[in-house]
Amino acid sequence: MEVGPYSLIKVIGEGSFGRALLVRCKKSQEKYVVKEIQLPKNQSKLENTRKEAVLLSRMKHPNIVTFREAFEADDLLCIVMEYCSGGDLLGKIRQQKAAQFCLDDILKWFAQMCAGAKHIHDKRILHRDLKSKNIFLTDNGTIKLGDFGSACILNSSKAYAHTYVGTPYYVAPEIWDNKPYNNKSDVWSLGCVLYELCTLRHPFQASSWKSLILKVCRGAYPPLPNHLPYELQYLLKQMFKTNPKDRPSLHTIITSHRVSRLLRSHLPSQEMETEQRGMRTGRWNREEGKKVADFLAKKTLIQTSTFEGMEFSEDRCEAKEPGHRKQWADKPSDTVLQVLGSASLLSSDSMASNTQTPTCSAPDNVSEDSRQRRRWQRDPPERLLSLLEKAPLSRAFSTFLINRAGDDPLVGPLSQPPCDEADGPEPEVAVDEERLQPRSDDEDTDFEEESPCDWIREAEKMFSEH
Ligand SMILES: Nc1ncnc2c1ncn2[C@@H]1O[C@H](COP(=O)(O)OP(=O)(O)OP(=O)(O)O)[C@@H](O)[C@H]1O
Repeated sequence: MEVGPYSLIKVIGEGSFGRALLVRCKKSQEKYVVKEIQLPKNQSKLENTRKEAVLLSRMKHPNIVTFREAFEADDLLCIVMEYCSGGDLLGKIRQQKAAQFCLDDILKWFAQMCAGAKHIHDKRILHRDLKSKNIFLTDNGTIKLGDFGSACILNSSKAYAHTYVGTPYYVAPEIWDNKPYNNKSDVWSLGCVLYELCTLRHPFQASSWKSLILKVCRGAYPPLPNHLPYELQYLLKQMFKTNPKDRPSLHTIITSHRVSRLLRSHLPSQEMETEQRGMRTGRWNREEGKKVADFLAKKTLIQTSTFEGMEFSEDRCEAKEPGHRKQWADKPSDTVLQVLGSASLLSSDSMASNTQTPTCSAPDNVSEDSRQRRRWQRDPPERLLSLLEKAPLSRAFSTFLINRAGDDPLVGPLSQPPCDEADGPEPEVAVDEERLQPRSDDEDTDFEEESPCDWIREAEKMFSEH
């Protein structure tokens, strides 16, 4: 069978977004993977989807699956990408049976996945489905992140009858809390993968939805075995902080975290340069500390809206208050001065050594947010549980979509029957190149998805319609 200028070798899988095909280029005889994504029927939304797909596909990094080309065949967008013959990390973990990975492999793989994910975050793009099944190995053992952007493509057009949720075993507590996805939610998911590499088990094992959600929302996981370095144990504790703001960013993990020292030799060269800059400030002497304090004294935190405008006018996606991104402005900050005044200037990651336990022990003046989470220590909301009861727990390792059309509202493959004729001109798409420009290294801020959807409300609506 022909797939554009490729011949089909086999269908290698069917994920939530469509089929993945292993193909061979007729000209070069090289193997590639083609991902089929259903295009929206609504013409006016088509352009958005193409734009988003091409934009996302153009990202280049040694630890991201390389994009080759995209073409359309009937109502399918076919994205042709590098074939990672080493398979995915989940397969690798399963092959191990009981034999643990050596520390060097764990650090090497983890460093590379952080580098790939940091590259995406630097461009203000969220992966939203990081899991060992979406992380691949090449034949020379290099890590490649795959499947990023599917969520953006899906959400880029309201013409799709789906709302994206994520893979339950890997989603961060804020997603269960129906809060917007943010860069630290990706950090949580990478924490799950790191834990899997260290123990060959998932950190949040459960026999019911309730137990899974409770464990995730408490950040309660069995400790790593003692033979692993303290830095990994410490890192995981931070990656599994229930409040996303307390989790380190990927930039911090790579440049100035206690674990950075262990990751250093495994990073691709471009990350090494950044990391070395970070390491130079890793241990401040008094003089450097004073310089930083003087610099920070001239700045203060202001909040700016990340929203340029809400695209979703239908009530299926509720417009929320604009997300906020923190930026430094030119005014003295009392908070910063106070923090610096009482901080030891020995280590730049001393701020991160928050020793709060993951279970909630909030003081009396806690915010509405954390009180909400405290209630979750006892029970996840009935509303959420009754929703999930309709899906078997065994599916919690798959990507969840809320599917408007199908009988099963929680998962629904988007794929269509195969199509033999796969020609057609390459779509001409104007790409917003500016969006791909990386931000500066020192802009280590949090950011959220731009059009958050109330997925719980969505699913409820669909159940009530069925
Ligand atoms: N670039 C690639 N190189 C090698 N194998 C790949 C590549 N991309 C995907 N695969 C494999 O193809 C199969 C299907 O992948 P796909 O991403 O479509 O869905 P999935 O990961 O199985 O499910 P989900 O939608 O829940 O993430 C998986 O076994 C995956 O390992």
